[in-house]
Amino acid sequence: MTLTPVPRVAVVVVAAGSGTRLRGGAPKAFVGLDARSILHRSLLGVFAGPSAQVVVVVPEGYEGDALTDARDAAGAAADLVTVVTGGATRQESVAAGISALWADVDVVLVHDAARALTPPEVFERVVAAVDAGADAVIPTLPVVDTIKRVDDAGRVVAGVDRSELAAAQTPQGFRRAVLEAALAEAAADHTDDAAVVAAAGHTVITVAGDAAAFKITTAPDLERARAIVQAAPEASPAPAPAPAPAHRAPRVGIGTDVHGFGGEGTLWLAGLEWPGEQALSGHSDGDAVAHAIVDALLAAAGLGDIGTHFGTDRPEFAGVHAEAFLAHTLRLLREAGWAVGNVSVQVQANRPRFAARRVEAERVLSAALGGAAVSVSATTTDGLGFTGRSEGVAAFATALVVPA
Ligand SMILES: Nc1ccn([C@@H]2O[C@H](COP(=O)(O)OP(=O)(O)OP(=O)(O)O)[C@@H](O)[C@H]2O)c(=O)n1
Ligand SMILES: C[C@](O)(CO)[C@H](O)COP(=O)(O)O
Repeated sequence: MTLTPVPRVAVVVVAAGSGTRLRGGAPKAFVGLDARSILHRSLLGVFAGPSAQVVVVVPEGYEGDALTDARDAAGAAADLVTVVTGGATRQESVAAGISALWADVDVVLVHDAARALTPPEVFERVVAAVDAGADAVIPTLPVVDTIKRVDDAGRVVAGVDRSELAAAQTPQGFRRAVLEAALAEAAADHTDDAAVVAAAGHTVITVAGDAAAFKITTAPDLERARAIVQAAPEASPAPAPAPAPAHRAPRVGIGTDVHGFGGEGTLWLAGLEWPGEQALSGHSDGDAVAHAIVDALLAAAGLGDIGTHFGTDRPEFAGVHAEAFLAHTLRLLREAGWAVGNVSVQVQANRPRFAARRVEAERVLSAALGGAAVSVSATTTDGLGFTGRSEGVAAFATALVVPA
């Protein structure tokens, strides 16, 4: 079996904006462009570029739609897609996307879904410039209009020398460590990522942008994009070829885990922190729900169990939370040619009470598994057994994996 090499480039596609200037009746990325959404079209361009992990950042409630679009656009590369929920500002959405990067990624491109017609060559130019040693690279176009500085009353105050100006586009590319550190220390909200790293003291260089990479911001922009797509559908980037027919059947797996109360700090369970609740003890954070899921997935894929890959002899997993466990498990599955179908997990515990946070837990666990469906249920045991005596928590998971 030929395995897709693990990419060292990631593209974070920010698509969580509301599109107030477009007024398209839906968040901008989910407005129709041709038969599909603006996001779908953007992702066709992304997948036609260099091989990369693709993290799609979307508004809360649109994760499922985004996953459908992304899987369709990705074709055979569907296992490279992760969908996460964005934030109130573009910068927060970028930070949410960065938090989902795989460990091997060292070059990060941040791309606006709204720049739906960006040619793959722009992605290639940006990656090449980062590979050549730049900390930060942005595509730009020269400013063609005469530019004036005006006051609040609309009076011209001064002319501006346009030869000093450039219009910034996306994808903007960075060494991962540079962008992560700059976002972590950012004191202000910026409209692009280059400004975030420049504020942290880094040099940003430019490569040639492309007129086709214009941002769909207003209704006339959308009309222009629709006209371009309609006039030249054959110019559409081709999606990756469909995967070869699978010769392996889907497989199910089962996993259980138990942790006793008595750990230090706050409780972590099902990928969530539970302030005020007693912590579970364990080598990591004692998250029995996440560990049961890991066991179920590894069993389904025939890859052993949690002890095979996350034993107590692995110091890097001491104290880490569900996302790290699940992301690493996803990698192991992917490298073995499997994708996650779905996961169902039941937690048995008197506390914490899951009802109010069940959906939140499902969302966090699903995001950590690249958007795969995760169902969480919770029950008590009528006072029987160790969970009934509130001595600890048990979790039982089943998982379906399918050939990637
Ligand atoms: N909280 C936000 C805001 C913006 N974006 C993304 O950032 C890109 C550029 O932003 P912009 O064009 O300003 O999009 P919107 O914020 O959606 O538009 P508007 O400012 O008109 O509301 C878009 O792809 C948008 O989806 C995002 O992911 N999260
Ligand atoms: C990132 C960007 O697309 C670069 O031109 C831009 O800054 C997005 O934000 P804006 O507020 O729509 O300019």
